[in-house]
Amino acid sequence: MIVTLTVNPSLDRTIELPGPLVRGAVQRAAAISGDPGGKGVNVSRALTASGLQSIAVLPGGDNDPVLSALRSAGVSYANLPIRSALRSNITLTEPDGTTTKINVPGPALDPSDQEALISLLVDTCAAGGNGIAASWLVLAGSLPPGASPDLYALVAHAVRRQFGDAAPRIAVDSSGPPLLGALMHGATPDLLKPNAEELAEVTGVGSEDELEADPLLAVQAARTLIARGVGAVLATLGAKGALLITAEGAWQATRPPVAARSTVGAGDSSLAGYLLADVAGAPPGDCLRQAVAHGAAAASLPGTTVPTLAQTDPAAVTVTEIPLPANTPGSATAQAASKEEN
Ligand SMILES: O=P(O)(O)OC[C@@]1(O)O[C@H](CO)[C@@H](O)[C@@H]1O
Repeated sequence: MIVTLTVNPSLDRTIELPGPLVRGAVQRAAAISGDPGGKGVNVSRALTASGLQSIAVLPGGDNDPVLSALRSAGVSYANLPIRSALRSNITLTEPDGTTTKINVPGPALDPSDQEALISLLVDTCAAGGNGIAASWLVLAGSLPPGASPDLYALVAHAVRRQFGDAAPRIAVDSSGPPLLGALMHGATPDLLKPNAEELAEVTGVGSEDELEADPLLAVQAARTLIARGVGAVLATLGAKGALLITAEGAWQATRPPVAARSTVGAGDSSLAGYLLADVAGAPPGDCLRQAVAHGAAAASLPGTTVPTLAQTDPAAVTVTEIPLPANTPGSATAQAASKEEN
């Protein structure tokens, strides 16, 4: 069972335009669709679509459209009722695949809501679905106004304090202050899922363009996180595919380009693909392969539609191991050597 936390969920409205977007004009849409969204919610939807039990933890009143949409989609959730309505985010898609997205801030969360959300999350990890404890906890997306930027670190500590060695592994997918905050107070997620921009931001190594152009530099950046105690880094590099970096090795995955209909939520499906493979016991390279296959399948579907496992094509993904110099910071050899030195 995998629990996700989405502190700032949204109703994702996707408007498909019949032609290019014209700024300042009145245009008629070809179609409009809506999905319950927010990064953790999307991960739960993708896991559920592939038959893995997942519970989405989120704020929101029982009658909020996001909660109603989750019920209609058959996705399990645990919600903390709050006074304000959740946000709606808007996506405009053009026939050539260009996507324009506008995300709004979301309703404020006060300190007591935040405390209550952490308690709800801990309870859900313990026995959310039929008494089954969570194997992974996914902390994903932005934080709404009022939430402390270190909320993900506070959650990680609360969960690890409660469950000790039996704590679920923790994956973080965020950006900006919440991503930096997830590493505060000595917190060490088991998995971080940055894109090139976020990887540059959180490590201070290179720029988005440099990391996208040079996977070896991206590996070097990710290694600095491994050296700080992060378990694994799943980095998406746009056209250069994706990387997985652990203390044991580094892998790169590429695949032929897909005709993208909407890339919104493709990263969330990638994370779901990784987790599906991981809980099935796959080795790291195959977890990365499934991540890329899931992301590509999601991009070929409209709006924030999530693919099922059967709609993905892992055989189309090429995975290669990247050899690492023995003294690379964060490598298993370097960590063993530093332990001996201590
Ligand atoms: O504003 P955030 O929390 O960073 O991102 C929210 C969001 O863009 O992320 C998902 C796609 O990854 C969408 O479902 C949702 O609208």
